[in-house]
Amino acid sequence: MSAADTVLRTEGLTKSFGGVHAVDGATTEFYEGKINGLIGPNGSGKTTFFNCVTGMIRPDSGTVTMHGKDVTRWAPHKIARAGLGRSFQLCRVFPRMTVLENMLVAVQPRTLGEYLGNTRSTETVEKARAMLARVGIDHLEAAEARDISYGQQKLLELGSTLMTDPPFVMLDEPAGGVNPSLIERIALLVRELNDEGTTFLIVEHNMDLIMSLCDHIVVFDRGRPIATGTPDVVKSDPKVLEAYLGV
Ligand SMILES: Nc1ncnc2c1ncn2[C@@H]1O[C@H](COP(=O)(O)OP(=O)(O)OP(=O)(O)O)[C@@H](O)[C@H]1O
Repeated sequence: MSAADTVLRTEGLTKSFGGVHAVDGATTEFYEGKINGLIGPNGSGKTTFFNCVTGMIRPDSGTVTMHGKDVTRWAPHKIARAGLGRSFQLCRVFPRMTVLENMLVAVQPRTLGEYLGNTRSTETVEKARAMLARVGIDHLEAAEARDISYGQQKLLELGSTLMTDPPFVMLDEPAGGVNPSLIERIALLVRELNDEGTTFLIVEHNMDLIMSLCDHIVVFDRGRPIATGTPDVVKSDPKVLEAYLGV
C-alpha cells in the first residue's frame, strides 16, 4: 500500500518508564479505509503506543503522523479535532449521568443558546437516540450509566465516540470484559461503519475477534512490531508464535 493510503504512521516512537522501554523505536503504518489491528502479548507496549498516538502521554522521541499531518505531542483534544475518535481500555462513562446524557456530552454545544442553556438541539438529541439504537441500547436511554452492565457501558462509550462522526476510530480492547453476544454486536457495528468509510485501529486480546475482523494487523513484542500483514500472514509467522508461546 502507498503512503497516500496511510492513516497513521509512527517512526521510531519511543517511551520509557524508568528503565522499562514500553515502546521501543516503533515504526508502524496503518491504512485508510481498513480495519487495522494491533496485537501482542501482555506488556508488549500496545496501550503505551495507543496513548502516545492519541496524545494521552508524550513520547520520549519519534514521530506520529495522522492523515498526513505531524501530530507528535499534540494534546488529545487537538488530535480529536483532527478527526480521531477513541475509546479507553477501562471504559469511561459518566456514571451518574443517564445513558442519553452521556451521548450528549460527547458533542460540543454548537450555539451560544445551547451552551448557556446547557441544552442540545432536537437534531443532536435525535442523532444520539439513533446512535443508541445502532449500538443496541436505546431502551436504556433513561438509565444512569452506573446501573447498566459493563458490556452495555462499553457500547455506550463506543456510541458516544461515534457522535462526532470521526473518520478514524481507535478502540482499546473493545471486547475486554464483554460477553460474547455483545462482542458480536460490536464486531457487526465495526464492520458496518467500515463499509460506510470509517477507518479503525483496534487494540485487542481477543484473537478470534481480531483475526475475523481485521484487514491489516501489526504484532508487537517488547515495544516494537515483529510482524505485519493480513491475519493469515501474521498467524503463520514463527516470530509471532514465539512471542506468544515463548517457544
Ligand atoms: N505508567 C507506567 N509506569 C511504569 N511502567 C509502565 C507504565 N505503563 C506501562 N508500563 C510498563 O510498560 C510495559 C508496556 O506496558 P503496556 O501497558 O503498554 O503493554 P500492553 O501491551 O498494553 O499490555 P496489556 O496487554 O497487558 O494491556 C510494561 O512492562 C508495563 O509494566
